[in-house]
Amino acid sequence: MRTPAPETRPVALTIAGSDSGGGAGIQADLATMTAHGVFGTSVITAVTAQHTRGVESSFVLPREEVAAQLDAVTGDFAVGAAKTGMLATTEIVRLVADRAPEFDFPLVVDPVMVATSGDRLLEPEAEQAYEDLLGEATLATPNADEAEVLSGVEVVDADSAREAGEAILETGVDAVLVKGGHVPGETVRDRLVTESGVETFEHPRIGTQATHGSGCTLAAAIAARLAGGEPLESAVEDATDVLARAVRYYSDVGEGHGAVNHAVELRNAAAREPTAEAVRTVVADLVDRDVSRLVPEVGMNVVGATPYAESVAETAAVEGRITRTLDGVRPNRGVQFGASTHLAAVLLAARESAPELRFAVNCRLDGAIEDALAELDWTVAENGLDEDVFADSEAPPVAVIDRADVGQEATVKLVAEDAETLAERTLELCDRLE
Ligand SMILES: Cc1ncc(COP(=O)(O)O)c(N)n1
Repeated sequence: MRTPAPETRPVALTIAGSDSGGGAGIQADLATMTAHGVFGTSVITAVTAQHTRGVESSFVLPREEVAAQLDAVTGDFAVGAAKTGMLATTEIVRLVADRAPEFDFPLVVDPVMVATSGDRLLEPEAEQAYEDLLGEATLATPNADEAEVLSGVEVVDADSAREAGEAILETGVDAVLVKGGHVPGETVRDRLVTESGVETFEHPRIGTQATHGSGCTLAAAIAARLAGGEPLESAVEDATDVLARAVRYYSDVGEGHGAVNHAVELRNAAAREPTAEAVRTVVADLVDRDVSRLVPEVGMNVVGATPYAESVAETAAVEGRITRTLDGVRPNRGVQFGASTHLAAVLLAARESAPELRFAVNCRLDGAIEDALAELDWTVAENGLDEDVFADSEAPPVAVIDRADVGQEATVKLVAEDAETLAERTLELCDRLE
């Protein structure tokens, strides 16, 4: 017999409805908890027949069955934090409110009332019952509409969000995160209101309607982080960052708008090593072929972004760049994340409009190279001439010329969706020069 090697992880609990479509509810919560490295447990309040287009029907479980699940979980597991989602009825809101004083762990209340699709998930009478539950909670996470129902303050901007948050604090909840997703504007501002003040977390709005499951995922991410021992403010801030990425790289499933990507951080972490390895392969190809002719005075680099990269720290490149030697070219050190700043910034900027681009290399620019570029059947753009050369993401350019300022070296950057294509194109350009 082999010796088992068990691991102990923090335990989180979700008290919510089942979404057969997998984007929201219990399914979103458990996926998010798993992606955060915590063990997820659940108390199901209602079973919805749901997909990416809306809710077909909903069956609320008997109060006793909800209570039995709650007893089963809290009576056995060392729950580190819990969150509530769809509570469906006054009866269930009251049940959780009655049990909450016994909870020796933080409780996040997402006061789910209406789904993104417009379908009601809470009987209207139950809105009042939320007051008692909030009084027992650590954090409430209402969107603008829910904050208005709970506070009577219409949330239309950052000031009214703070006002609504302050009014909700009067229920006795420790903190209120008034979410900004439903407030129009290019920047989404989530405001965390506590007795000691207001903190604002900002993210650029993403041009998608695939936000199904966003509220569930955010509250579950906060609960998972609290279960892991993270303090409230940083748990909230980090969870809003996770959600921004989960929305940008949403799961394109179903015939509706899709759902948020619950596992995006996990996938991003898993993509790091293959990305670094792909950069190493390109570098090896460039060394084998001896691309000296293409190496700029400042040195050459090859950069690879994970499919979800948003920062330089999520791009891999050669530390110390690739430089010419007497008999060829050589990478100065190994491939590391965060090793490129300039080329990584160019790639990240391109990814704003063309997120499918993942690899780039910078090459020398001189007359012969420009002639070779013209001979190749590539779309070549010039930085500084067009507004955003990547804005037409139907056909993003293959090469971008940077004429550079006085005292700086002009270069051409090649970009590609995958490492093989980048290597092929770089070698093709090199071949043309002979
Ligand atoms: C079971 C269940 N719980 C919560 C939501 C809200 O999620 P969303 O507003 O993103 O549709 C939902 N649609 N279904």
